[in-house]
Amino acid sequence: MSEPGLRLLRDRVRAFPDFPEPGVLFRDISPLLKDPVAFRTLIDLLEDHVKASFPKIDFIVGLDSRGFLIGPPLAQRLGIGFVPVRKKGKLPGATQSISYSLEYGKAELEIQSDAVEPGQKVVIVDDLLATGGTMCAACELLKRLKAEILECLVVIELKSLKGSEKLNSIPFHSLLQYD
Ligand SMILES: O=P(O)(O)OC[C@H]1O[C@H](OP(=O)(O)OP(=O)(O)O)[C@H](O)[C@@H]1O
Ligand SMILES: Nc1ncnc2[nH]cnc12
Repeated sequence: MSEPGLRLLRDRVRAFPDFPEPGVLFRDISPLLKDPVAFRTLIDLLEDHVKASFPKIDFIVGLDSRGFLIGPPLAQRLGIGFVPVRKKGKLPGATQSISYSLEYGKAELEIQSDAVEPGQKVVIVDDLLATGGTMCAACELLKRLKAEILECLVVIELKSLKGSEKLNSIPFHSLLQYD
């Protein structure tokens, strides 16, 4: 993987102490999204990783809402579709839903029941893995639809929160790691 590319991405992530609540060091990707070279580099690196790892993927699944900034451009590069997993009450029709906890609160995620057919292969994408609560909940939704989860893929992993351990045997990959 391209070290200068990863360095550029790291340079474009800011840290804000005590946001959105005391004790949380918030990793903000806004400068990365604002810089077209860095944003393109991000999608290049994700594309390279996914193409090298998986010969066939049916869908990129993205998590509400920052996963929606990264998943669709990646899906377009790969020439495949994008499936949203949304916060509660946003998706019409039959849905599967699940409650979960994240680093700073609780929420509920939903997927449309017909979003993925049994056996279809998906990669789940988000900006960041902290406690892993959000990603774990998304995996549970995809498992209920009998999708094959090839990998959970994030830009940033907060290692000290050990979120990847929650994913058990599901493959996981992050581009940038922070303590
Ligand atoms: O690993 P966890 O502890 O579950 O935390 C990670 C999640 O937290 C953030 O989302 P948030 O719910 O803040 O929503 P947003 O993307 O709409 O800001 C982030 O984008 C991840 O989805
Ligand atoms: N520390 C953090 N920074 C940014 N997004 C997050 N989501 C959960 N924890 C986070």
